[in-house]
Amino acid sequence: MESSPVGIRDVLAIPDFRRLWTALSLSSLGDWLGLLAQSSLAVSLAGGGYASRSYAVAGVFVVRLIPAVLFGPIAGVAADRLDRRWTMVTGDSARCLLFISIPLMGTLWWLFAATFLIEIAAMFWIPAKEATVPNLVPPRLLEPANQISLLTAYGTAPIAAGVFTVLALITKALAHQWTFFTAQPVDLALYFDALTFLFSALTIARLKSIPARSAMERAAARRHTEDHRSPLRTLLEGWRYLGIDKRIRGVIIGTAGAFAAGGAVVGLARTYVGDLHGGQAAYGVLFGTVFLGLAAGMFSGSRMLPGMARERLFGSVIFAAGVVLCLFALVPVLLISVVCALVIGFLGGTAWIIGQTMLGREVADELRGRTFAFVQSLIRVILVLILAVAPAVAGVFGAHTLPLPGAAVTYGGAAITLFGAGLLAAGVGWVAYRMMDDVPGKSLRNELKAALKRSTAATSTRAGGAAGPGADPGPTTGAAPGSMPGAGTGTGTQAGTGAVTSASSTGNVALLPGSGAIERTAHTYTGTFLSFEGGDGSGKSTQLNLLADWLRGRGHEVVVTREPGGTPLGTKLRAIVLDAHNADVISPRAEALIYAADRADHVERVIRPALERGAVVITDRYVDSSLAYQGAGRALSAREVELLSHWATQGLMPDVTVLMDLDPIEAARRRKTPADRLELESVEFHRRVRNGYLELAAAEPERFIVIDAREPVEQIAGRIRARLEGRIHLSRQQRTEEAERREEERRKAAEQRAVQMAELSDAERRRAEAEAEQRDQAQREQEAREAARQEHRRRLEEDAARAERAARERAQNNADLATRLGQTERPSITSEPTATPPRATTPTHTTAPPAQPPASPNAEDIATPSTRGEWEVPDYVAEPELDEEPEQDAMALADELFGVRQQTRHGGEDA
Ligand SMILES: Nc1ncnc2c1ncn2[C@@H]1O[C@H](COP(=O)(O)OP(=O)(O)OP(=O)(O)O)[C@@H](O)[C@H]1O
Ligand SMILES: Cc1cn([C@H]2C[C@H](O)[C@@H](COP(=O)(O)O)O2)c(=O)[nH]c1=O
Repeated sequence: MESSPVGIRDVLAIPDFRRLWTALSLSSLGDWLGLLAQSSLAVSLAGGGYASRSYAVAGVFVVRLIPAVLFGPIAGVAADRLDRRWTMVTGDSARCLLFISIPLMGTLWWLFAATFLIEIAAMFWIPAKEATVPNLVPPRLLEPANQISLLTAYGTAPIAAGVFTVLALITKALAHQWTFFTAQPVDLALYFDALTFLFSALTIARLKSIPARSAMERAAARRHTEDHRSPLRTLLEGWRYLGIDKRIRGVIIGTAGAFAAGGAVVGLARTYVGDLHGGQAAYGVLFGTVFLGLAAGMFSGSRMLPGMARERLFGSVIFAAGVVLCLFALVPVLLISVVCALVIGFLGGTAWIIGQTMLGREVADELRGRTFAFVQSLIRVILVLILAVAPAVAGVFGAHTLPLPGAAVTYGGAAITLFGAGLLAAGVGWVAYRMMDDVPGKSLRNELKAALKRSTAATSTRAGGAAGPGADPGPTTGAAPGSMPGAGTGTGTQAGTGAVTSASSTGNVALLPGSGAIERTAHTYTGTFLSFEGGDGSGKSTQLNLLADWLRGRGHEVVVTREPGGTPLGTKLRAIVLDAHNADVISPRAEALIYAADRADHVERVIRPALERGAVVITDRYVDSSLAYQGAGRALSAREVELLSHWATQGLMPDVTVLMDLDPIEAARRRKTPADRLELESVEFHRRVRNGYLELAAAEPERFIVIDAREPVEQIAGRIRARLEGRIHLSRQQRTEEAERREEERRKAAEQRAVQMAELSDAERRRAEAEAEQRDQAQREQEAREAARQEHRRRLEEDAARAERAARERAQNNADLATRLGQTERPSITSEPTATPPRATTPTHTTAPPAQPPASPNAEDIATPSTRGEWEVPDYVAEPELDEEPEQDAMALADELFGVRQQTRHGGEDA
């Protein structure tokens, strides 16, 4: 699929699509303009008191929504069986005539009746348009075609608001000359609206390439539309799926609340503007501003505060929108209302995108469609209810005057109801926040501060360009005990840092407190690396095994392993380190080294080979255990612990880490075996460990999936599966099965077609055969392209993995050779552990600068952080030489080492 700007340009280059798009733009513009004009006219026609005006506006909205709720499926069925071009032309023509009729009739009841009929016409028009797009564009351009359609459908709202405002101003100017315009303030807008539909109808009428529907298509459409359910039924069925997951409930409740508040704003905005003595133009501006904010929120809101957990951001954003809505209602100044409307729109758009993304990401494939359908139905029903109720509430409240010191402020019923809607949104935001809070132990304020700090730092890093010497974070004050690397919170662990960021799932660099970059190796393997983390007894092994079974069932080679104890050496080390009799025998630093030794062996013998084979490796504990237990628990320097692990693993980090979060007391209750040396530690120790984990997770939300481990086993398993969707590479077997499945589907479709063909006339059959052949051909081409892309990617990954293996061997040879040559120069083992390691020149490699020759690669040296950059990630990663044998380099290497010795001598540090 091409969804880039290039894709959009390509799709607009298709003349027929361009025409359809023009028609869509005009129709959408007419739709939005109609909404504004109808609601404004309702106020003028209602006359009378406050309540009747409010009701008139709400009536317009309810009448607009009712056709979709009641007759959606019927219209869908009918639209599917009719000729699409003429359906659209008729729909647009009908809307044109109906809009003209509204000012001509000039009564409220006809306004409602016409609005109702206009909506019914729209319900025929929309499915016909959607079904037409694939007839006009090739499959590869369908996605950009849909994108641009969506953009047009919503993007015309602010334009409509602008047009409405201009027309209102023109009407006002003309009213000085002609009394007609004084009496009919929105007639101009309604006539203009009618024109947009007329032009749309004429454009579509000329679109001869929209095919008339074949008998077979009509039969297929009949079958398809028989499956349609009414929104009400979908809504009732949806309740069953709500039990799935607390966080999904959080998203749905948040969305419902946000729409309820939004519905109140839409339903009362016209009355509210009137209360503030604003006219049509002010209403247009307010309406357009909300949509501008909405579009901005949808576009860029989700990129706000990148380090903050989306689950927390969702509820917080709705809460904030509620607070701003209260402000909107409380300050009766139009200018402030417009600013508030912009902010509310922005926050609403942000919440909408986060919620939709979470539903897409978290709900398992088999439930996703129903969940989305449920949300859509829920939104419609809520909007109808709120639009019906809000004006009544406003009417009941009526206007009240608040005696404030200095001046009395009068609030209309609309303002009071909007204030209530703000409170509702804030309350719902709070509930959603609580339901979705993955990291309950961590304060929101700290997370917000850290996220703000991170995004500011990221901005300043971007502004400063590539990190040069000037951008170096500078000397560190040292990490506070227990503070997590990169977590960015706590007691000033980042003092002096200018660029603190967390590693992203694709990025390879994690910046540590007050340090330079710790390099992570590039993904040079084809497998997927997952780790499970959490306190003792939090349910890691249970979940890890369930996940492994599920992945195996999907054709993956899965390697389940653990730390400590994933290798023969590890088993021995595990026995020592966990032996309860050794309680006072092992000092914290020795403990850290034992775990690091176990990890080095584990990575070398088990994890890397499996990843290079393409397996999914799931390890029960990894580096984060050391950071949480030895770093936060034992209060060793988090940075030193990370460097140690980094050295042991050569920077290999998991693609995804599942953190099972559970209160240590609850975890201890679950224990069925005698406590080991670590489990015997105090509750305070285990609390520090838990907080340490949560800090790590907050610092790297892309890598971590935090799970509330209090929930039932099966529920957790489902959630983990849903959240891992799309993050595990396809196995070779899966690729083959996928191809076989597609072939089988094609075969079945061909059989089905043959049966249907037998029922058709000769001419219809020929046409249907030609259409089917075209479709098959397009699909085959698409699949072949996709397969070629995947194969290409796989080869690249395999090449890179091979290059890394060869280079590692070469590095080993370097080390052996250096030892044989008697190179004895060593850096001091006691070098400052928090000194800034060399900064990576690219995320994937570190090249030793000539001015800093490699020190002797002796085991003890390598343990020294300051030499890490020179020896640990050799220059092979920079320029992989795929087929070169390590032996071929021996002579060159000897020269190089000799050269190195020369340089060292010149540097005055001869051995
Ligand atoms: N969601 C759950 N609800 C209740 N009990 C659970 C749940 N998950 C696991 N358990 C039980 O809790 C105990 C510990 O589970 P498990 O061994 O999976 O945890 P663990 O994190 O791997 O422990 P350890 O760190 O000690 O290896 C087991 O008895 C298991 O049956
Ligand atoms: C890898 C690792 C582990 N630990 C601790 C954490 C646990 O208390 C035990 C391992 O026991 P489990 O039953 O396998 O969970 O070791 C640690 O302190 N540091 C580490 O790096």
